[in-house]
Amino acid sequence: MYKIQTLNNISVKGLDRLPRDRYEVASEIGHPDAVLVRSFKMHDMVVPETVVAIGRAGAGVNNIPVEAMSQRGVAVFNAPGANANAVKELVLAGMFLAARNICQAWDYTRSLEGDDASLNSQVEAGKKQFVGFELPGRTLGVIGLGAIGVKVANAASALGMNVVGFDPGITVGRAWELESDVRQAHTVDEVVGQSDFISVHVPINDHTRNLINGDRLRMMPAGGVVLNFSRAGIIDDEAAIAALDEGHLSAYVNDFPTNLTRQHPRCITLPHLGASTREAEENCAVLVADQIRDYLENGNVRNSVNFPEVVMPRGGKGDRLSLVNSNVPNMLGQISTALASAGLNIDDMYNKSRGDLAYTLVDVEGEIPAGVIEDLRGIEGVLAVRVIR
Ligand SMILES: NC(=O)c1ccc[n+]([C@@H]2O[C@H](COP(=O)([O-])OP(=O)(O)OC[C@H]3O[C@@H](n4cnc5c(N)ncnc54)[C@H](O)[C@@H]3O)[C@@H](O)[C@H]2O)c1
Ligand SMILES: O=C(O)[C@H](O)COP(=O)(O)O
Repeated sequence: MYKIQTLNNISVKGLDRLPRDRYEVASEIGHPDAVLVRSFKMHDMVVPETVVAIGRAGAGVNNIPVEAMSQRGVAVFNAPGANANAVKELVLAGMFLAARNICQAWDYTRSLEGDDASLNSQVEAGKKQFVGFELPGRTLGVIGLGAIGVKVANAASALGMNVVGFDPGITVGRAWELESDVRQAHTVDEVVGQSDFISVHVPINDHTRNLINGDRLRMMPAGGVVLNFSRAGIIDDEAAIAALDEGHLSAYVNDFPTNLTRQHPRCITLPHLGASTREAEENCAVLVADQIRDYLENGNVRNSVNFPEVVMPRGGKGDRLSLVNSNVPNMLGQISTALASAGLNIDDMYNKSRGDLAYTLVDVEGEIPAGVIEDLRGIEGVLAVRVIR
């Protein structure tokens, strides 16, 4: 029986991928083999020693101590692209809310008092405060052209906007998905200098913290709108509020409210709603549950953020060895020597590295004795060993 600990609510559709006769799933469970999580901050918890895999039912993994898990040989998976459409739709909604002053106008309507005739005259007198502008012909700058950024760029292009994108690490696949009229920028400054709207779609890390700061906000044309549906800290909140107060920015839309932003009249903050649709929650949970199951039952690695992609079909009738080690010379030699010393013949083998880590699957003829597993664990540089029967 595999044991799975859930640290957030995970869609039932995803949990249904883990058959009850082989998986026990609970928020509190002793000796879990794997963890399923959404935004729960795992940095503050002690991850049980029994955990071999963590599945993030979403995109961002900044709530997971990925580096520490790598050093323990724990695989971390996410669900790339599975919530991208949900975020794209909310970004589009944010652009419309800002361009048409919808939040302020709605507040105004709700504040009115009187009978319907009086309301009508207040509506007609008051609406001029909320005159907005239209999107065609305006320029959107998209920073980060991954699963979400590409969808946002293409949707804006379909609305008649000029779109300029920046992503020095764009993959060939994402570049193929982009509409041909999305222009490429070579620097962030080039994007902000020409964009009426800026939307960031990058992970939070040391390169992206305060990516949009006061200097860059000042480079934007006056009346600009900035949107942050990625992570708190990518846009400097204080600088954005200052730019709103100076009248240089017209709106700041973001998914990560703080006490500084949430009451500001030109700041539209939402409670981290980007991925909160039924569809996205199901897509993420299903994808990540399938990946965790394949890792536990077959050792296969798909969509990991710290392990190399390793998928080896199950053909052999004997044990499968799953081994995580530091990416240093002579590991494979030592692994095969340990197996050969027990007279085990290797049926199939797959070894791949990623950065400082390497991952190996070995199918052997017969059963791997407990002593050999201990020998393998004793090899310097071996981080984790599992036998899958
Ligand atoms: N608000 C929400 O609910 C919500 C939902 C999903 C994702 N997110 C956030 O959005 C982020 C992006 O998600 P995604 O699915 O598009 O991820 P992704 O990995 O598909 O795309 C990220 C892109 O950013 C690019 N990038 C990285 N650093 C960059 C930099 N300094 N400048 C320009 N580009 C850079 C990468 O090359 C990559 O193409 C996630 O990391 C997460 O933090 C938020
Ligand atoms: O990175 C993500 O996928 C989002 O921030 C979604 O977070 P959530 O799963 O807590 O909604």
